[in-house]
Amino acid sequence: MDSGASTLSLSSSLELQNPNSDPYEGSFVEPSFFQTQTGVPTQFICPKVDLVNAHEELMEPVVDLEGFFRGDSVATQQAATIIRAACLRHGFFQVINHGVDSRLISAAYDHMDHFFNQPTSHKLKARSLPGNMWGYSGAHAHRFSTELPWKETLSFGFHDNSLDPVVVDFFTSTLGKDYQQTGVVYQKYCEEMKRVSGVMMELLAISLGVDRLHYKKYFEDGYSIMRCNYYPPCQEPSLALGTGAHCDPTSLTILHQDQVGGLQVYSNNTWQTVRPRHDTLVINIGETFMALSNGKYKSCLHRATVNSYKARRSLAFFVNPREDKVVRPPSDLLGTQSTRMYPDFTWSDLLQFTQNHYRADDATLQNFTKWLLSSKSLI
Ligand SMILES: C=C1C[C@]23C[C@H]1CC[C@H]2[C@]1(C)CCC[C@@](C)(C(=O)O)[C@H]1[C@@H]3C(=O)O
Ligand SMILES: O=C(O)CCC(=O)C(=O)O
Ligand SMILES: [Fe+2]
Repeated sequence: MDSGASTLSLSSSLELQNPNSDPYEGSFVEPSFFQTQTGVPTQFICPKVDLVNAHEELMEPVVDLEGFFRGDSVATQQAATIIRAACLRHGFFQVINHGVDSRLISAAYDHMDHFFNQPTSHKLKARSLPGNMWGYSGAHAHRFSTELPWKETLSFGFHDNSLDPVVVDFFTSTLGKDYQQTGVVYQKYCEEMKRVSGVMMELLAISLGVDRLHYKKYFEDGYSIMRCNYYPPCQEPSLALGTGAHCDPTSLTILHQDQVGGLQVYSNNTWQTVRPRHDTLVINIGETFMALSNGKYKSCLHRATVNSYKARRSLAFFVNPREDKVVRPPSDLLGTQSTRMYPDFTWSDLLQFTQNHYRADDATLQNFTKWLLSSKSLI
């Protein structure tokens, strides 16, 4: 942790292990722990969690993309109108008829099951090393020491370049040639997510009344993050969370959840559950897009609960701009009203903040901008 830069007292500061040591050496949670435990160890307990009042189901129209793909301008405008209302309210909506082959989604889950059901020693071949977000993590125990998430994750990067199959390379280089097919499946899955993200960027631009291609072009050369989330059953699900309450620091998240259920969105001052639908992609606004919309669109506060009977899986694709691009709202959005809600920053700055100084929560952007301004004033 760069202590020189973290002069602020942050509400949710990172409790990092020594970044120079083996991330799993001496860490109190062995990833195999999920399969053997009968209770919830204190490191996982979320004391302030209110899981009781979260039975309400989020009711909202689902956005049908069929008309957009047909080039129907009325249907496209209707989709943009629904998206605008949802993003102003809570930064969350769902889409159907997105064109992603259901067999590809099933294959992504099958390969995920295969990996997470391997012995710990095998999964650790792909373990996430300090300062690097790619790889396998068991409860993020190598990074944090309290309110650990009841999950295992596998994360890797993606950029659009057919000459450079980064995802296939990630799998074969960390886990060996046996993972070639897994790499091919996830390479294709990420390409599809990138395609859907382009559609979303067009619809978001229309909904904000800016140049239709502005955001699509802005994100074209970005480096996205793909994460497979695996939530093992938990004997006391009221004590722990799969993923704690947070807003994604990234720009836009495209998530597919399996049929088990557990995703909740904070809306109308209450936690509301998002009923799983296998043909639906869940889209949420992240902190970086909130800044790109000059604070108009809300970044979505959400979390994932766990249950005692069945493992849950989700596939999250986080869209980002190229790391060095300046995050600034388009001029046609600012118009004559030039009051900026956030200072200029780069995705690289915000990513570094969440990886080295601050555990992403519901106030990441707010604390990041304070940190940015105070570190600039030190120069
Ligand atoms: C840039 C990122 C940080 C996190 C992974 C990506 C996008 C979402 C962030 C995260 C999921 C928000 C909740 C906390 C977190 C630690 C997690 O539970 O996984 C976050 C990710 C992270 O820092 O690894
Ligand atoms: O698993 C889910 O449904 C949500 C996961 C999530 O919020 C995340 O990975 O950022
Ligand atoms: Fe999230």
